[in-house]
Amino acid sequence: MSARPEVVEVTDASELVEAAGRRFVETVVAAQRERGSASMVLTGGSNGIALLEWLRDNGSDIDWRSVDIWFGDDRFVPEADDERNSGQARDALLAHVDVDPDRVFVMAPSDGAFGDDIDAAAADYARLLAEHGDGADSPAFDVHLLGMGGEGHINSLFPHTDALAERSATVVAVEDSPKPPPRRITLTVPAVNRARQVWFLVAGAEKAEAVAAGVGGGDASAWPCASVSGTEATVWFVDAAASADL
Ligand SMILES: O=C1O[C@H](COP(=O)(O)O)[C@@H](O)[C@H](O)[C@H]1O
Repeated sequence: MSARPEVVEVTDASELVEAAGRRFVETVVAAQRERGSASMVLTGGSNGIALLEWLRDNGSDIDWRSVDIWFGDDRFVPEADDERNSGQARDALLAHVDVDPDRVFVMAPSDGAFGDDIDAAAADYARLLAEHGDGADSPAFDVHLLGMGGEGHINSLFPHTDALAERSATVVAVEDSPKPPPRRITLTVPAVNRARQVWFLVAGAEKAEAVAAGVGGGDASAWPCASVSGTEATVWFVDAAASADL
């Protein structure tokens, strides 16, 4: 676990996206220089997708062919549903840069290879993570991006749920997400905590209490954001409104 989280405080959501975007490019370029490739976990949500749009226009220093793209969670709905995080990521970035399709790891939709069997779809993503884990059950991602809800949820890990409490599986199915749509697949706390760096992208006054709990190490079963950290760094990109309680 990394020590104290770093807090990058900016004025508003657009500055937040730019600050995280610049750091994203630097981190991928450095990883590619050191290890030949980079491994990034994308997130959905307003800032997560805005960051991808920023990278579409400003990410030309990245060798996109040498990036593994993972997803922290996705909605178990049909492939064409607008709610899919992976579909939003494709439209915002992945369809516009030279990624290797074999290195983009998407969670199965409800009309995909496993049909409506959400447990089989979650198990398949766990298998993929383990295949790329270099002997561990998931990769040591360079960066795991996270959005966050006002109640502190990250990925599809909500307060006081079995998915949040999971400490063995790297991926689980969620059947009753309090935020719609109810059926989701998500990386768990141990999988997130394999990341070298965990970055939170959070804007808005309604998230200030959760930011304070996450940065200050609040009760992890009540505040999912407080249960994860990077092995090398944990970075909170927050706007002025979200950081008001720090
Ligand atoms: O449900 C989800 O929400 C979070 C945060 O979304 P935001 O729009 O409030 O930033 C997101 O990070 C997560 O991936 C998603 O499935």
